[in-house]
Amino acid sequence: MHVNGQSHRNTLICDLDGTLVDSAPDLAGALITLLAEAGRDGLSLAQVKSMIGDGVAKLVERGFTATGGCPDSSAFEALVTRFIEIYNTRLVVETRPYPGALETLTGLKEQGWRLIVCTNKPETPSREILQALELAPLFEAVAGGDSYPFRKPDPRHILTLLEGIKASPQNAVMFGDGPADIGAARGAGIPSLLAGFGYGVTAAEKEGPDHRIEDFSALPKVLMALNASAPG
Ligand SMILES: O=C(O)COP(=O)(O)O
Ligand SMILES: [Mg+2]
Repeated sequence: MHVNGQSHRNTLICDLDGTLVDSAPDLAGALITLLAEAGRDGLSLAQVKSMIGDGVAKLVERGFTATGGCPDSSAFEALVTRFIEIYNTRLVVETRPYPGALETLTGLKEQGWRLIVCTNKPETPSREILQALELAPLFEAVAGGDSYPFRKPDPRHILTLLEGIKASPQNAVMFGDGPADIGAARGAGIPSLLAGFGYGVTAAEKEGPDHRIEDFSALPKVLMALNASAPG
C-alpha cells in the first residue's frame, strides 16, 4: 500500500522486555535466586537490566560470567532449566506494563494498526505475561526467542513473524529497547523506533535507530510522522 509515494505503515512490531513491560525486577529476582543457589554473589537491578535482551540463556550466562565465571555445557544447560523453573513462579509478581502502554496501543489498534510481539524471551512465558497483564487481546501474533530457529538480531525473526500474519515489511515499524531490535529492523529493511525508557538503550543507540521516544504518549505522533508525506 502506498500513500503519497511512500509505503503506508500499519503494522507495529513490539519488543516485550523493556518495551511493553518493565520485567527487570522479576528477571532479576529469578537470576539472583539462581545465583544464590549456586553460592554466587547477587547483582543489582541495574546490572541485570544491562544483561536483558538476548534471551534467557544469555541472561544466565551473563549473570554467571559477572559473578565468577560461567560453567560450560551440561552444567550450564541445567542452570538455564532451573532459571526458567524459578522465573515461571514469578512472571508477573512485579512485572507491569509501562505507563500508558495499554491505553496507547488500544488507541493505535482502533486507528487500524496491526500489533504483534517479537521477543527473545521464550514464547510461553511471553504469552502468559501478556495474558496476565491484559495486553494479550491487543496482539495478532507473538513470536518468542524459541519460536523459530533464529532470533533477533537475525532479521528473519521479524520477517517470519510478518509472513505469518501476511503483512509486508514495507508496512511495518519495529519498536524496541535493545540493540537486537534495532539491528533486526535494519536487517529487515524496516524503520526502527527506540524505547528510550528500556534496558538496552545505550547499546541500541549505537545501532542507529530511526527514532526514539521517552514514553508511550509520544508513540502515536512518531508513527503519524512516519506516514506523513516526505517534504518536496
Ligand atoms: O528475554 C530477553 O532477554 C528479552 O527479550 P526482549 O527484550 O526481546 O523482549
Ligand atoms: Mg527488550
